[in-house]
Amino acid sequence: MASEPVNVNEFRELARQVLPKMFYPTYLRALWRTLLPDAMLAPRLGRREADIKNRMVAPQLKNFEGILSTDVNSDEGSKVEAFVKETFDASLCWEDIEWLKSITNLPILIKGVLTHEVARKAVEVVVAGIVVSNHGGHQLDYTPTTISVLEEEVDAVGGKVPVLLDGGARRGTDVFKALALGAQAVLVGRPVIYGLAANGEHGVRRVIEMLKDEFELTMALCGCPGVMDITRSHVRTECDSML
Ligand SMILES: Cc1cc2nc3c(=O)[nH]c(=O)nc-3n(C[C@H](O)[C@H](O)[C@H](O)COP(=O)(O)O)c2cc1C
Repeated sequence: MASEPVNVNEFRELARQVLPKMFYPTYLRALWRTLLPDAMLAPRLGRREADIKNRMVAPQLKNFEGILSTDVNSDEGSKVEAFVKETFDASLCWEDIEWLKSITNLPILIKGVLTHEVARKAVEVVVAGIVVSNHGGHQLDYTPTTISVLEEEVDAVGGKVPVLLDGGARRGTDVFKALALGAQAVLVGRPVIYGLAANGEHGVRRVIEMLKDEFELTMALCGCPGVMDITRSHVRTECDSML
C-alpha cells in the first residue's frame, strides 16, 4: 500500500470540530482566540517577555475540552509560547477564508488589520467585517496605535463592511473618538479583565457601566443626541492640524 503523508493540521481540525457547535454569542471570543488573527496575520507569537519571566501557562479553554489540551512539555520560559509553537499553523492564508465559510454560517471577522492593503483584501474575500487591532500591543513593539490608522482602514473598505476597533480604549471618550473616525463599534480586552480580577462579575459590569456612562456624557457634551449624530467634525487629529 502506498504510504500517504499524514498532515496533522491543528487549526483546520480544531475549526472543523469547534465551529459547527458554536452559536452567535460565543463566536467572537472564539475567533479571537483560535482562528484568524494570530494564525493568519501573526503566524508566530511575539516575544512576550513578561510571560517568559512569569512562566505563563496557557489556560485550558472550555470550548476545546476533549479536542485540544494546552498542556505542553516545557520546563522553562513561557508555556504559552511553547503551546503556540506546537499548534499554530503558519500555512494559513487568504484561501482559508473560503474554506471557513464552507464549514460555518457564522459571520467571519478579520482581526489585526492595520493597513489599507489588508483592509481591501478583506473586502475582496467578503468577510462580515474587520477589526482594526494590534492585538493589544502584545505581539510587536512599534506597531501603530489602532486609533492612528483607523481612518485609513475606514477609507479603504469604503463602507462595504463594518470596521471595528480595539486596543487601548479605556474611557467613553476613546469610544467616542473611534466612532467619530468611522468605527462602527469598539471592543475592549484588558479593562474587563481588570474588572474581573478586582471584583468578579460585578467588576466586569461596573467597567462596562463606566464606559457607557462616560460615552453618554461625552455625546451630551458634544451635542450628539444619538450615536448617528457623532461625525468626523467632532474630533481633530494630527493630520487635520497639518492641513
Ligand atoms: C490575556 C489576553 C489574551 C489575548 N489573547 C489573544 C489571542 O489569542 N488572539 C488575539 O488576536 N488577541 C488576543 N488578545 C488581544 C485582544 O483580543 C485584544 O485585541 C486586546 O486585548 C484589545 O486591547 P485592550 O486590551 O487594550 O482593550 C489577548 C489579550 C489579552 C489581554
